[in-house]
Amino acid sequence: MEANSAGADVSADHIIAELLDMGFEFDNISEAIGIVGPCRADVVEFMLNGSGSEQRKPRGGLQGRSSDRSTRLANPRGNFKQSSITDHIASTTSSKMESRGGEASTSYSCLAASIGPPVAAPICSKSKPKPQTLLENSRGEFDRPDKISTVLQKHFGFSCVKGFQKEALDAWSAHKDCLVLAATGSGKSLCFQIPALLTTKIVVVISPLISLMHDQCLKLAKHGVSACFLGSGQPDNRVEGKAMAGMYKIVYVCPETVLRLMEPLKKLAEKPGIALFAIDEVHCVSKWGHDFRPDYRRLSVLRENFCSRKLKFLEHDIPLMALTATATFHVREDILKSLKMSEHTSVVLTSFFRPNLRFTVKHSKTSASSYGEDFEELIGTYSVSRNFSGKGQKILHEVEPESESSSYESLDDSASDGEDAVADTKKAKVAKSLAKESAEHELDQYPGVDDFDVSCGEFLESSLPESIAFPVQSHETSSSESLDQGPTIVYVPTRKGTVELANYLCKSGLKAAAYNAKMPRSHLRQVHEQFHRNTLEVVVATIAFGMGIDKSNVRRIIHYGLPQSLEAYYQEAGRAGRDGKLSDCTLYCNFMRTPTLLPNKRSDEQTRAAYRMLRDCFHYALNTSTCRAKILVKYFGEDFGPDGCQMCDICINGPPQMHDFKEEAGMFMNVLQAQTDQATEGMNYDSTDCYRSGRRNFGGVPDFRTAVSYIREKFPRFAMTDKIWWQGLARILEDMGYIQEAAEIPRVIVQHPEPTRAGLNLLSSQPEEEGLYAYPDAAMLLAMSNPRSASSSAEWGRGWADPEIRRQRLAGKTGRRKRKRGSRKQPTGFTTAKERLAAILSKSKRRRTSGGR
Ligand SMILES: Nc1ncnc2c1ncn2[C@@H]1O[C@H](COP(=O)(O)OP(=O)(O)OP(=O)(O)O)[C@@H](O)[C@H]1O
Ligand SMILES: [Mg+2]
Repeated sequence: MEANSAGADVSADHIIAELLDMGFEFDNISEAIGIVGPCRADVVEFMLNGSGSEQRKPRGGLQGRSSDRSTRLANPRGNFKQSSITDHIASTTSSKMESRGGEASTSYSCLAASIGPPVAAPICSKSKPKPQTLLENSRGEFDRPDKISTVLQKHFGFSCVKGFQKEALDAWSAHKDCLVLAATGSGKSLCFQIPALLTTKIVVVISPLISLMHDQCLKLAKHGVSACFLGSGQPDNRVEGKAMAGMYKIVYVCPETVLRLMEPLKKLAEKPGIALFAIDEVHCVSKWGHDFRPDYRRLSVLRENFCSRKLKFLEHDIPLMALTATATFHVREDILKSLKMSEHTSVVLTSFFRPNLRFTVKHSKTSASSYGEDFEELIGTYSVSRNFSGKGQKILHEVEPESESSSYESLDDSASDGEDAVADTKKAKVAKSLAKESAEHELDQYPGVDDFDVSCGEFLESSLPESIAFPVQSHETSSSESLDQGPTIVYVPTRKGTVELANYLCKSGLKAAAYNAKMPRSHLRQVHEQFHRNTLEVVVATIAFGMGIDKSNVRRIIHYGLPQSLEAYYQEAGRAGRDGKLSDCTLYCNFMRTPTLLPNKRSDEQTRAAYRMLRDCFHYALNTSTCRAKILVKYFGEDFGPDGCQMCDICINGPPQMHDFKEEAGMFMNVLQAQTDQATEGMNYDSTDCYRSGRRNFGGVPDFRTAVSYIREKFPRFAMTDKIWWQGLARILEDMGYIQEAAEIPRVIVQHPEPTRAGLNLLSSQPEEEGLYAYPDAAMLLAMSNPRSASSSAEWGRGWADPEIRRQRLAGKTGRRKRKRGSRKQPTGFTTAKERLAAILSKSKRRRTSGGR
């Protein structure tokens, strides 16, 4: 698309707007248009030189001018929709002031920075034969630092850039690669959006999720910046061509697509030029991060290809800017290496601390049976705030997720409701899914880039109304009615969970909606849009509704179930309080249940890393003594200092009483040591199943279960001490360096603990020597308050006497054990809960008599 045709096609309004932005007077522009017509180049020529271009042509060609670099840059976009003039007039005052007094005609960079779309104004071609962008002019500093403020003020309404944003911009202007590590909500996007407004070149942003790209494009459109996204989620196949012709200032693209578009991008790099490749959410590069995406790793082609060594027309390598809020030190190193970033890469590192987030962890079964207790407060909060009438809300999800047949939970839900017919149908479905014995398709572990489609593919500056015309359900409140309280996002691990909980909340009178990657796209769009318009109180989502979501007033993030890593947790918690106001991040976790790794293809090394991340997250939840914020930022390598945040549950409630664990620790480690040495004399448990299986499987390697069973059997005072308690002790001893995991792949809970040298020294120390003081963790405290908890096989059997436990188990909310049982149930032909109960009871009885546990 060439300049003249564009110039002839665009509206006079737009030309007026642009030129006003540049600082020309309205009267002069109108007069020039009246004389030379609505062609920007000619209008400018006329105003500067008092005449129109002699070479002015009707639409269709710039060929005659193609050798002139400045005119080649004149309008690389061709014809595109333009914004309303009033938007521009309203926002031009400051730039007008600056450009007056001749600056407009002498400073190309100033002009380039002033205009909205990626147009290299040809007006300076006479005064400056070689047009220069800010980037080209810079020597590590901007020629016009105030230009950034102007652009910032004009497009985003902010008065100044933050320190880290300036550092990133400095690196970019010095043509350097840059890794930006800054907290969620700190404003990383501006680091790569501003360059698009300071130069005539295009910024290409690589982003992992369509929903995220979509969100950012919409925002940019509202801020008067043209942007588009490319990828399989892009419904309009013309957008890609237009983007590669330089018609959008910012091009968002998913990694798969960027790899496909290498050749067009090289052309784009030549004309009109690529200012920057930004790789957002760059932790996705790392195998050791929480959200590894293999295609991100292949983005090293950007550094390899877009350098002056390969592309002779480039004066400098095109800078890479990689950004994330959640990268540990290990992940950072992996990013730099995997992307082959320059050895002179600037690392811009700011604090990960979010001072307005209040972290809390609570124990919960995190099942339907605990909704009532856990969400009472939330329901109350919204009900009070809008004078709750007691009426239930219409449920916002019309379609069940596609994966409902995969859930074993649905069987027991319906059974407990007594709806036999429905139950039978569901049982049949469940039987099928149980045979697979996998919840994989229930989980939004790695939402693909296609998780979210949008109907609107291109985003032109200010061309969209405030709210986008997505279908709106009749029951919703008007968009002007904002919530008294900001919205809440509840993260649940399974898709089914999103629907169940959203249902529950709707029935309780809240405006809630479920969101997961398997729901119809129209629904997802609607939820997204209503969430942004404050017409939803609660979104119950899987991780599909996570990274990058930027809504300022989210007041609560609730995790209903343990995330897979602290990175994921902090990333999702980071959706809260982006306006800087106090916000709550509450994690509900079942302390009594060992969290499991979601199924995925992993190498041994990745499995090891995944378990480590899950374990760190579980330890965070069980922590009773260290400020939550401190743990979180320390996880990312930041020293928090001696004081806590003074807001989290730990800072507020204080730690529990310390306990001297020396005796228990000594006993435990002695048994472990005896196992290690295979010194079984005197231990007298050769005949037990568990010991035999331990020896068979681990050949003398200590086994946690066996050791605990032995202690409980041999020492009456520990007979009722729950296995959960001993796991807590093992955690303490591991943390202190007295035991270590002997298994090749350590799990979340220590399985084969062996004493370390320090542990052996402890064993040989005298009893009267200093005690082993530590804080019991949350699981230990719970186990102490409830010594009969259902945590061992024997207790599992006993647990059936408890009506609440029985109800839950029959309702199918008992997790791993239930799942396994269910999967074996099919061939045995049990059809009723009673039969299953009988089988379980007789099995646990057999176990008790044979295993002595
Ligand atoms: N200089 C600034 N002054 C004031 N507000 C700013 C500034 N820069 C960015 N913001 C605001 O901060 C909010 C968060 O920005 P952004 O979405 O870029 O965060 P982020 O760092 O990318 O977070 P995440 O890691 O969660 O994606 C935005 O609403 C943005 O308008
Ligand atoms: Mg972001």
